[in-house]
Amino acid sequence: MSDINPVGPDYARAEEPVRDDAAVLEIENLTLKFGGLTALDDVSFDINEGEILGLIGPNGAGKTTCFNAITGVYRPTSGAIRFNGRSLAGMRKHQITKLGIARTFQNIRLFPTMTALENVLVGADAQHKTGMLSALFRLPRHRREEQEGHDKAMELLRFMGLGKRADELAANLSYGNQRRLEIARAMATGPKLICLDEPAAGFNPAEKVELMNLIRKVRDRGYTVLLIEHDMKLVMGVTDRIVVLEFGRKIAEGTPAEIRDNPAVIAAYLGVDEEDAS
Ligand SMILES: Nc1ncnc2c1ncn2[C@@H]1O[C@H](COP(=O)(O)OP(=O)(O)OP(=O)(O)O)[C@@H](O)[C@H]1O
Repeated sequence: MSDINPVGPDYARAEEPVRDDAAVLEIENLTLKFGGLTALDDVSFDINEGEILGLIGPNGAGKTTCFNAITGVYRPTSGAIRFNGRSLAGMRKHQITKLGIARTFQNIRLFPTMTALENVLVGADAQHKTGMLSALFRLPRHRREEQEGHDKAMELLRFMGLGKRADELAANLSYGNQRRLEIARAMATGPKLICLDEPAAGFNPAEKVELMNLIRKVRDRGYTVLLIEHDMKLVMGVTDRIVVLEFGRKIAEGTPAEIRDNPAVIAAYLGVDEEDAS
């Protein structure tokens, strides 16, 4: 993807000094172009530690592109993204995962022929410290790490209500359980920030309520959460703050109550002029 979006000259440099007074994630004047199409246009917002921040907007507003920029799939055309005060410029996906940002996808991306447990262990692998030789000779340190990884993966599966499904193939899990497994796998990478891309897609109302409680539990475990979600009831019910995008631009930011009454947001969703919506 880097050839589509080469790092622009004004994109902040990775060697920029690390600041310690920063929000968990800072998005600053982020612009991302696909050829002639500006998918993100000068977008800025912060995510604070322990916060559940909702990123909403009509179809094509740029939400997933924003996730892709944060997680190193796309390189911004200009602007900066900082995680714990450190610029992510030029970093690859796995480096960003290792730094502490995990994500789930709009379309479930599990390994279908692996068990639920194995899927979570793949996530945990991102954290392993022992090298290839240690793994090859099964040195004690490696074995210990393997056992710890297994215990942690089981604990995460239980946390997500999947403890009894550990040995089932991912492909055989119900749709709802596959979505939960995706979150467990993301958590296994040991992130500080977890980005959920439409985790409630395809859920019925009861499952959505359950998911809302689960997202709160995830936050209560110490994770910061960035959530893309179309279901307004869920977004309004679970987030602390919301950022609204439309045609790649940030049109509003505030608490759920502020966003609910914001004329620009109402207009964006109803497809009417702002004046008519107010
Ligand atoms: N790889 C790509 N190449 C070209 N255009 C792209 C690419 N990815 C996204 N876009 C375009 O960028 C714009 C923003 O898309 P994006 O998927 O980020 O929106 P979204 O807010 O996540 O939408 P949705 O709610 O439908 O998922 C759209 O016009 C989309 O067609």
